[in-house]
Amino acid sequence: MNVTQSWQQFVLNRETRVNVRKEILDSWQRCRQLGISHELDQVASHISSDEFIKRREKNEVLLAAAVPVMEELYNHLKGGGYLLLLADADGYLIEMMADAKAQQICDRGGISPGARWMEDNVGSTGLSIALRTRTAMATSATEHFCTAFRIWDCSACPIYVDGEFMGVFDVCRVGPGNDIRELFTLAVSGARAVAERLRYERNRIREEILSEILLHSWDINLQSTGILSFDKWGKIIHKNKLASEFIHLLQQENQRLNPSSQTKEHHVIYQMKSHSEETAEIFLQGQRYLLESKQLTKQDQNLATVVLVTPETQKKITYPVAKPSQEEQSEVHAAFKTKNPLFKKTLHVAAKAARSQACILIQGESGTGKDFMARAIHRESSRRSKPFIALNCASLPKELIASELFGYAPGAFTGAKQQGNPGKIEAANGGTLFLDEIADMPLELQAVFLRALEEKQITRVGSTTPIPVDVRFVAASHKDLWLLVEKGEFRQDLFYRLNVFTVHIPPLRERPEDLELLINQMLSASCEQAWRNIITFTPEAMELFLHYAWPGNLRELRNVIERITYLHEQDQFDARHVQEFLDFGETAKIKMSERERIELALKIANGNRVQAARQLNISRSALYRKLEKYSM
Ligand SMILES: Nc1ncnc2c1ncn2[C@@H]1O[C@H](COP(=O)(O)OP(=O)(O)OP(=O)(O)O)[C@@H](O)[C@H]1O
Repeated sequence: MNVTQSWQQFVLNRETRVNVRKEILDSWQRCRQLGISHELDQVASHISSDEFIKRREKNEVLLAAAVPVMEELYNHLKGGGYLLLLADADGYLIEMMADAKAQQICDRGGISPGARWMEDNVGSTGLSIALRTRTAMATSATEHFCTAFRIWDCSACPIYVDGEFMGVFDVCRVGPGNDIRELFTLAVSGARAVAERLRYERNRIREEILSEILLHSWDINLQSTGILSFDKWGKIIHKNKLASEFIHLLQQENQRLNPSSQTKEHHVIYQMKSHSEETAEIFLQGQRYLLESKQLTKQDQNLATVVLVTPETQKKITYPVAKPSQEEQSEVHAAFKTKNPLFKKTLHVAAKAARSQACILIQGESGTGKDFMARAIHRESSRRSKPFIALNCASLPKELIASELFGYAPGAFTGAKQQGNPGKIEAANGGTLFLDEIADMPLELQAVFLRALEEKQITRVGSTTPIPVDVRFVAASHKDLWLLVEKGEFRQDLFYRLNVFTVHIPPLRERPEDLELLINQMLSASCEQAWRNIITFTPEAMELFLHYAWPGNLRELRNVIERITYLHEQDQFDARHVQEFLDFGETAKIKMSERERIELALKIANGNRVQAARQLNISRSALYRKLEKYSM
């Protein structure tokens, strides 16, 4: 007896024991108990458009993850009579894609977004069974209970993220004659891709919240405060260990007070997450806890409601945020002295970020001090006593980066050491790995590196044994990574992962107020090292240095100062000496008007117009004309 005959016996003759697989028979029996008519030829359970909009808003993260996956699949399949469906965790269709052929049939059967797709609305289908049993389910058209769906073969797979059921991804095709295994593979791989994207997004949001918490001037001690974050729908998006312990205590309390209650959430949590800027106290197992809820916003967008939980005794310990001494003690502030307000802010973020465990991306032109900053960040972090390892991705042939980074197993390739070799990540264990010129990491390797970042483990080249690692990554690039992402030359997911904090170091020309101090500091350090009297600049010489554009940034400044230290014999350095060390040719034009360049040339030539004209590469008469023009 085939499935169609079994179905006829079941629905027409009302037999109970028919020859179909157990999952289908169970579902048919539930349909019978629910009084579903097998003659149903139209889906009749749509929510209103207002409700539909609300439901999509509620599932915006799921949709953002699923729609690109559906679109990609749809582009591959269109024209073949395929229908792709996405149901949320409550069984409502929140997205659907169908080609013209499939759409016609959908229209006849009332299959459209907003339909509720549970067994009590649509009978047995792959999707409704998957929604009920929360396992993947493939069904052929003849296994479907209601007439409306007995044309579709259907395959559905639940989407789970960290154990949480998010919805179901479904692939259908007009039957008969489909290869059900193919539909099944499509549904499972689609659901997996959506889950992967959701997991990634969740981690990103989690890290964003953490970094925002760090940046907000909240008076909290991260070590002893429970932190619970909720999205705008009241769903927990992040909790630290202390918060998990606190919730567990609350659940125990709930059970004790009201053993028959099904509600797991304690009313105090409900109250805190629903109202920002609220405070509460609760006494649990001999300890009083103070709760505060805060609204976390970023660029005027609500990011999360954060509930801070502090055991009372610890609340008394306060940590003033902007302790002046903290700045003085900060390695980052000590390494980069600045009067530039914007750069000051950057340093403040860098110092705070340094004390977190998050990845940091340092951006800045060549020679601005990215390596210097990475080292300061390491010294500022709790990892300061552990190794700081640097790897410059641009300095290695592309084929070698993987083995440098991950190490290799014995005999992994010709020329490999017999006993294998640990890579830089392993060498940095417990400490910091600085990846300079990250933009030069080959695309294929970026995916492997991202996985290592997420899973906190690496596998040496040529080995299959994963090795757990605990490393803080700081990456740097002089290229605009976002531009590379847009051009498809750098992975977007890796960019987001590295970019939890971005520290942008401005070029010297954008922080002119710092130049004098830097010059004096470098001069005295360099002279001290060379065992000579400290050289002093005359105001004119200093002015010329301040006018220079410094295209090579701090590196160039350091080199010039060192050359002066070793080559300039007098203790005073005046304007006449400047031209020996600085090239005011092309580079200086960036910063100077014509008048300023003439002034400069005259200063360098100590007022000698013939020399000044030579310096400017113009004739003497041309110089005279210009002097007249500028009334000089
Ligand atoms: N804050 C600073 N104070 C003094 N010297 C500095 C500072 N930052 C960097 N330098 C000096 O400037 C030079 C260049 O610094 P660094 O190598 O960190 O720059 P970078 O941005 O990493 O350069 P690249 O992009 O070329 O790798 C080094 O000699 C360093 O000692």
